[in-house]
Amino acid sequence: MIYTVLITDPISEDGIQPLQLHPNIDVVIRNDLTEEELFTIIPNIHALLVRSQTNITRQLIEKANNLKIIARAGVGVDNIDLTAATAHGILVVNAPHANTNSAAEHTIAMLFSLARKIPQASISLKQREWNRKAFIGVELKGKTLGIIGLGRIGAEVAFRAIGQRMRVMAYDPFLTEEKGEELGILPASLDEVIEQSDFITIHTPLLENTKHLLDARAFQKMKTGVHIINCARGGIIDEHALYHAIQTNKVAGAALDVFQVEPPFHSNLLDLPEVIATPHLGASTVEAQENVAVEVSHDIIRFFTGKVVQNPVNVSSVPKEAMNQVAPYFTLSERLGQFLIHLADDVVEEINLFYSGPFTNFEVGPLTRNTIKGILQRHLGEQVNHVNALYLADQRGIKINENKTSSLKGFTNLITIEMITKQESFRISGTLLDGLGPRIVELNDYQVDIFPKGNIVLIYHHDLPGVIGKVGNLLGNYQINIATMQVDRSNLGGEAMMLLTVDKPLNVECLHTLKSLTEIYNVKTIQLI
Ligand SMILES: NC(=O)c1ccc[n+]([C@@H]2O[C@H](COP(=O)([O-])OP(=O)(O)OC[C@H]3O[C@@H](n4cnc5c(N)ncnc54)[C@H](O)[C@@H]3O)[C@@H](O)[C@H]2O)c1
Ligand SMILES: O=C(O)CC[C@@H](O)C(=O)O
Repeated sequence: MIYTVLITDPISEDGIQPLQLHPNIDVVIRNDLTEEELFTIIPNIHALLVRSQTNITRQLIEKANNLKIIARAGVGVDNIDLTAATAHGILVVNAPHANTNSAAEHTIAMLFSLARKIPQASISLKQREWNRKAFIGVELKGKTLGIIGLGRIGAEVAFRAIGQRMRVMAYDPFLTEEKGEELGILPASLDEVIEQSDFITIHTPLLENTKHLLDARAFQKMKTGVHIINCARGGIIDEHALYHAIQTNKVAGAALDVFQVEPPFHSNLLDLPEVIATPHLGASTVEAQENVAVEVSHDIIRFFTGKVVQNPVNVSSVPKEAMNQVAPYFTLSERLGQFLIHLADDVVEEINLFYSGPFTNFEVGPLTRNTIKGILQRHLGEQVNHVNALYLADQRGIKINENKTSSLKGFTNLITIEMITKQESFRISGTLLDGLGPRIVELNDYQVDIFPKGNIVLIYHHDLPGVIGKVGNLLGNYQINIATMQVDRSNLGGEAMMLLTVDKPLNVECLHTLKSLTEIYNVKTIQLI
């Protein structure tokens, strides 16, 4: 059989040599395809190799009758509809490490360019101006660099900035004191990074919870004269808010490699002299392009020759014999993890999993991986899957202990997960109820019965008359319908917990008002998809 691999974005020719030399692979390079042409030829394609320009939508995937694998020559898979790919049984692979160095170097280039206004000075001189006063810069030495997202690229940037004798602080939900110490940086909260930095650089993925992470409110809190760098993803910064912050001299300069819409030809940020910009060049080096192309080419070959791929993004691997017994608990275990991570306000250090019931006669590892995936995905996004979840947790210093116990509490099978953070610990139990599906049955020693899906509001309050009515009225005022409500208390008049499922998420104002009620001392909102 000959497999056709279609390449739709500019890619290193040297990097795809392994594909071109393979006897069973036919490589078609078409960087010039219109969307219509791509839709016409996609039914005959077995593998698609892309960078970030090609949008692989659900509609395209639905037409791709023979497509078996999508390879992303780079890190971010946000141009690929992963859910649609998974639903159609199409494997997605990427090259998560191959362009780290180049992206970090580009960030450092941006840092220097901002500090010394090199692009602006260069443009001015080429216009035959000799204007030395206009381009007085600042030194990096002694300044604070705030890194938001200390993953692969963030850590490399930190390492280089320390070399420039900068003080480096970072916020990452998985950054421990020990890791900070090892890297020679200061772990901090998001607010501390925002408030104390002279330069702020972003290195998170674009996710639900990182969208507009730097918004008007964040800019307001920053030091006047701060510099901003984004070589991660457009959309993490609210571009309107950034424009305003530059216009009002809050932000002295911004270096942008990525934009909410690319190319950003309509963005007014490009009109500002304080903004320096590159057209998504973070990974555009000979080395990175060759590395990413080689890495994904080998994974395509591995896939078509029946070998295990190295960088899967959306696959799961479950031993056959465990499938029948444990597979029904997959969704439950992932949702328990998703639920728990919404409760954490600080760094997760340890996760203990307790399994009881007949399913413990089988391998429960797939359930553990699913739970960890649920926990990590909130901050790491779609890169986390069953295959790499434990590895990614281990990389972040999170200890994981799997236990089989006999504490069934009347259920057929029971999963209990304990998540320990630096300051607190949380515990959740879930089971499958005959005919009713997954249920959360215990939360931090409170007995509950909740279907783990949709919008959930967890309210910690004092056990006083009238609280339930106040909450109901308040949500009603915001047109939020309560689908279910459960209340439990530690003792009469003591601490109590209210768990609501609601038909739509609470907006910021509603949440704020809820938190300000005197009887309430904490509120968490949880969205389970
Ligand atoms: N400009 C380019 O050409 C280019 C090249 C490579 C990668 N990238 C992008 O750079 C980004 C980082 O890539 P990476 O390989 O370092 O990824 P990574 O997964 O190794 O690191 C991302 C880090 O962000 C952290 N994070 C998630 N949510 C956060 C939040 N709300 N606040 C703070 N930290 C949070 C995660 O815990 C993780 O440690 C990605 O968006 C990637 O797509 C851009
Ligand atoms: O393909 C590119 O050049 C972009 C790569 C980069 O954004 C990534 O996420 O790896």
